Amino acid sequence: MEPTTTTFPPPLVRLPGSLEECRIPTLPSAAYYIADFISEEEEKLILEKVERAPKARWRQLTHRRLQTWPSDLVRNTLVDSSPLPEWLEQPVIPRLLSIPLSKTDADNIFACSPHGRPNHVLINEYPPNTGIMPHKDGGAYHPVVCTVSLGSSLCLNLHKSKEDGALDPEPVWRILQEPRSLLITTAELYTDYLHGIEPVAADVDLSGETIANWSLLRSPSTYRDGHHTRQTRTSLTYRDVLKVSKLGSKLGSVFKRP
Ligand SMILES: O=C(O)CCC(=O)C(=O)O
Ligand SMILES: [Fe+2]
Repeated sequence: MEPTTTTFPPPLVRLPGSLEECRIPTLPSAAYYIADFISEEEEKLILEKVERAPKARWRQLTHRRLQTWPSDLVRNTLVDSSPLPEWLEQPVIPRLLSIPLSKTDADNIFACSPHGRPNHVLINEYPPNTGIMPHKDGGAYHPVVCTVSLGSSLCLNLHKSKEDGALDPEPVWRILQEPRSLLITTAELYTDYLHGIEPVAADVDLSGETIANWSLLRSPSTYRDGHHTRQTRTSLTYRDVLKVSKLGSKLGSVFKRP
């Protein structure tokens, strides 16, 4: 008889039974990291949609460009209450809402947010050597931030404000976000800390001692030598905007991008 060889395909999507299983252990309350949140095929499809969006959808900043869906915020208000396009809805949102908080709490992470789900997506594109200054996301959103990373890994840095309110330039923690991963930050991490991305060509000094989510990475062996050269990384940031214009899609159409 022929010997049978069994080959296992790499896992496509691996969701935890609950968020507490993927809580980043050393961080204050609370951040969660899911390495295999979307598949390579889903990643490819989303990146194609991002790339093919009409030119007017892109806002070009000095080093980075971004898209907002369904629209920009005007005075902290979402001016267009149209639904998100299908490619931002599926598969991310149902998957996100399907994960219970813990073994004993069946609520999902948006159970207490005003709309019970994210209603806004910001897409940021970071070629190598680009980043985002340390900042807080402010009062426009419910304090739950869900970031899907596509295309390349990079480090998100968390900073404390000093006593006098000035930024401490040395990050207190670093989170490595692999492509296809989901990072959720909430609560104290949202309100009390700043987050930013250094504008560098490579992330260095990567190890179990320096990276808060090292134990949750898909492939820590990729970073064995402590060095990762960046390629373009695109992020999708899902949030619930607290205020939505009552005029909904009517006013929205004035501000709406194509
Ligand atoms: O791209 C990221 O991961 C962070 C983006 C961000 O912090 C923001 O747009 O407020
Ligand atoms: Fe931010």
